Amino acid sequence: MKLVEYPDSELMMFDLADLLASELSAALRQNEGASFCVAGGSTPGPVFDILSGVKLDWDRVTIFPSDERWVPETDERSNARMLKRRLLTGKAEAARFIPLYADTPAPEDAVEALSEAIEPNLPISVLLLGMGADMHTASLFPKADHLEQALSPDAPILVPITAPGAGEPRMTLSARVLEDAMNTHILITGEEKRKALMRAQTLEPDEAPVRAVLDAATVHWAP
Ligand SMILES: O=C(O)C(O)[C@@H](O)[C@H](O)[C@H](O)COP(=O)(O)O
Repeated sequence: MKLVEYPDSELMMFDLADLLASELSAALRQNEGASFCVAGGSTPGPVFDILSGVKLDWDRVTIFPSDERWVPETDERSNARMLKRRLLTGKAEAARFIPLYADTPAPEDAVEALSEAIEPNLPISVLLLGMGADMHTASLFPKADHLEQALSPDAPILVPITAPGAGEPRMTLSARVLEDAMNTHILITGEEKRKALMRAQTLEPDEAPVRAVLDAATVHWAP
């Protein structure tokens, strides 16, 4: 794991947006298209605001969330809603978006169709994850019902997740799909998450799921 500490959050958001844009550009120089997989939640919003104004061949970029809460896009907790408002706007409006949600009663009903849409876009070119103070990343939550399956080396692309602390049921990319990404970044702020990150390094993924992606990741932290 590489840890980059910034003196303040605003500087971090600008530097990280710049870095992600250059990694996407490099991926686009080498390939016809690039995939950009991004966390939901609240922390990365400012990075998305900056990135959406960056000049890039966005029409060759496919964006999808690392995980989704099982709510329609009209719901304020929908990651797709946030991403469409803050990332897929401005210059980045030209990017293609693949949802991890379908209008079915439960995530289990949509695994197959959603996985088919994601598969041609793997491995992920650039991955931006977040982390919770409980050491979850994407929707790989400690004590989740299908965590063992989601962490296994032969896991499917997507795994439905129900977990204490997760709110509604969710859909998450499995750990092996996240681990295979070509460039991995984790964005966190505040002392509580910094402590959780340090602790996660001493634990196994079943207790600290973020551990599954830490080795290959650059973690960006600001107070
Ligand atoms: O949809 C989600 O909830 C996520 O993708 C999740 O893994 C998130 O990145 C962390 O929970 C951190 O969330 P915050 O940035 O809101 O603290």
